[in-house]
Amino acid sequence: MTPVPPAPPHWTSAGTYSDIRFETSGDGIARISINRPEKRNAFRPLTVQELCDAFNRVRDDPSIGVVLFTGEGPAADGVWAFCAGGDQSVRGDGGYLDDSGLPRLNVLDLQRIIRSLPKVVIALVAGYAIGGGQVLHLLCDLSLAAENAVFGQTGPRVGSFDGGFGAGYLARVVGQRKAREIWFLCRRYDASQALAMGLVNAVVPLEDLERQGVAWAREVLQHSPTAIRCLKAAFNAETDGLAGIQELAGQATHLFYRTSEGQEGRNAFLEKRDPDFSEAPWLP
Ligand SMILES: CC(C)(COP(=O)(O)OP(=O)(O)OC[C@H]1O[C@@H](n2cnc3c(N)ncnc32)[C@H](O)[C@@H]1OP(=O)(O)O)[C@@H](O)C(=O)NCCC(=O)NCCSC(=O)c1cc(O)c2ccccc2c1O
Repeated sequence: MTPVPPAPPHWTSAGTYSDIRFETSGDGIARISINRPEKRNAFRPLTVQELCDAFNRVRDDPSIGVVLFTGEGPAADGVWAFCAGGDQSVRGDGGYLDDSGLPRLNVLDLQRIIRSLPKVVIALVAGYAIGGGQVLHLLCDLSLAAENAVFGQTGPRVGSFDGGFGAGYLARVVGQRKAREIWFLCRRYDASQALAMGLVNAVVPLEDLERQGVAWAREVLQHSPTAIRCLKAAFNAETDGLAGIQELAGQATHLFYRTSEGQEGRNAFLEKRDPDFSEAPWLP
């Protein structure tokens, strides 16, 4: 286990939102949290819209390399939650209703944003990670669970299911047998069970959760940003079909643009001459 750093980080607010908090540490870490503890941090369309905005801002900030994704808590009754999934009180007949009454499943957009973010996302799970909340935790690159964490699916009980990452990627992580058990039986799993099935990376005392997250983030931040972003794309490419290959290929193009060979093609076009690639070797 990573030693607990002596001092907690000083978080600075990085934006004003209704349903979430977005903060930065000043040394490469962002903290994004769902702030609806009275609803066990269930998400409504506005929550998801705000999360997408914060994650997109992280994407565009070259000073940030790691995101800690968590839920605010505890609620007034002392109960913790990472996220209890979609807010059933705004679920209409065709999706979760936004303020204008439009039915949405915009958490699927958020899933893709987290998945393709070229930075490391670490879930910090205290309390419940249920339904769509369990899927959000699954989509993070790393997951640390507090000892009070509880994971599970409820879709078949509440008339829903996530047949995308929620089923297919879950099976990649915990295996087909366990994934089918999780979805078909709708049981709950504690932190030690989650660790045993490979759903989380480590279990820590609740009071240490954030500081451990920061410690893990700082370890990541010591390493090469380019190697990390290419590795994340490579892991995704193995599971995400053409969308995953597109991400990995995008990283290759990004690197190619930084070579004199790539720049010669651009320069020749702009200078209205034939390109000269004679300096570029045909390497083995
Ligand atoms: C999470 C719980 C197990 C916690 O139980 P506990 O007993 O501690 O607390 P309460 O049940 O009393 O809840 C306290 C308070 O919070 C409200 N609340 C909790 N969860 C939700 C929720 N999901 N939506 C709305 N409100 C919620 C609860 O009503 C209480 O408020 P009061 O005012 O009544 O006091 C337990 O709460 C629980 O089981 N919650 C429901 C979990 C669930 O079924 N989630 C939805 C699964 S479906 C889903 O998430 C989903 C979303 C998507 O966007 C998808 C998109 C695409 C495909 C699939 C999707 C999908 O499946």
